Amino acid sequence: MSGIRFEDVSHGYGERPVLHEISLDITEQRVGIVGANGSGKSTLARMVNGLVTPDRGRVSVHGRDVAKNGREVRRLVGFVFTNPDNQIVMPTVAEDVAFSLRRRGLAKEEIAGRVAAILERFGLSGHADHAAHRLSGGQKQLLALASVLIAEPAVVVADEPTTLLDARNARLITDLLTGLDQQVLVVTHQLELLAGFDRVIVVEEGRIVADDVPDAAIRHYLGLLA
Ligand SMILES: Nc1ncnc2c1ncn2[C@@H]1O[C@H](COP(=O)(O)OP(=O)(O)OP(=O)(O)O)[C@@H](O)[C@H]1O
Repeated sequence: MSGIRFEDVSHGYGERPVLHEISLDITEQRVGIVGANGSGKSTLARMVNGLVTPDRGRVSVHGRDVAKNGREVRRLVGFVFTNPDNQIVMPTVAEDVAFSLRRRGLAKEEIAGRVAAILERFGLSGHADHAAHRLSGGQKQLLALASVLIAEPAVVVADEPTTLLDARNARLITDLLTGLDQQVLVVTHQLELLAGFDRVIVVEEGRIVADDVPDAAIRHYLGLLA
């Protein structure tokens, strides 16, 4: 079974309910989630790889229950955080990209080949031995995405991946995300990012209030903000 499924999912933090009985079947390749600040988008996205476990209901990826098969699901789902500093774990760019492969016990030569290829694809070859934390914000965001993609996840979830970026780097990340072979789920406030997407889900106060092709869903969302 492919795709991401939410079955009657509710969640709150402390006494405060944040998501209410969400049911979704996400099988399209490129799906956006939009909504006002605090509407519950990040909470929803974080459930896909088990960063948040729902109080009620069930989330599954490719038929695997996220709460029960966490390790397996984290292999299937790569998560790109808003702030790449939260994601950089190794001192140099090449080491950071190689990290997930080392943990999987791949041979050194195999890792080196894959790292070189992905750094080339992301325009980071010249930075391979540079300190990861010294990269610019845009380069860090590229590094974060490269470090996720090198593990070849089936699904990429990105939570506001362009928020910290200038227009040029935002375009670069947008083009990269739009061109991926993987299923992509993106939470964003940058609505132009969603132009080539297949489906956009609008969240309002913890409920799905629109779920449609981008034009129609975004029109609905803008209507809510007006
Ligand atoms: N770890 C947490 N502990 C307590 N409350 C939280 C936590 N994470 C989120 N919240 C609250 O839950 C609500 C939904 O937050 P969430 O981050 O899912 O919204 P969002 O739609 O992604 O918002 P934004 O667009 O501002 O990023 C907010 O009111 C937020 O303050």
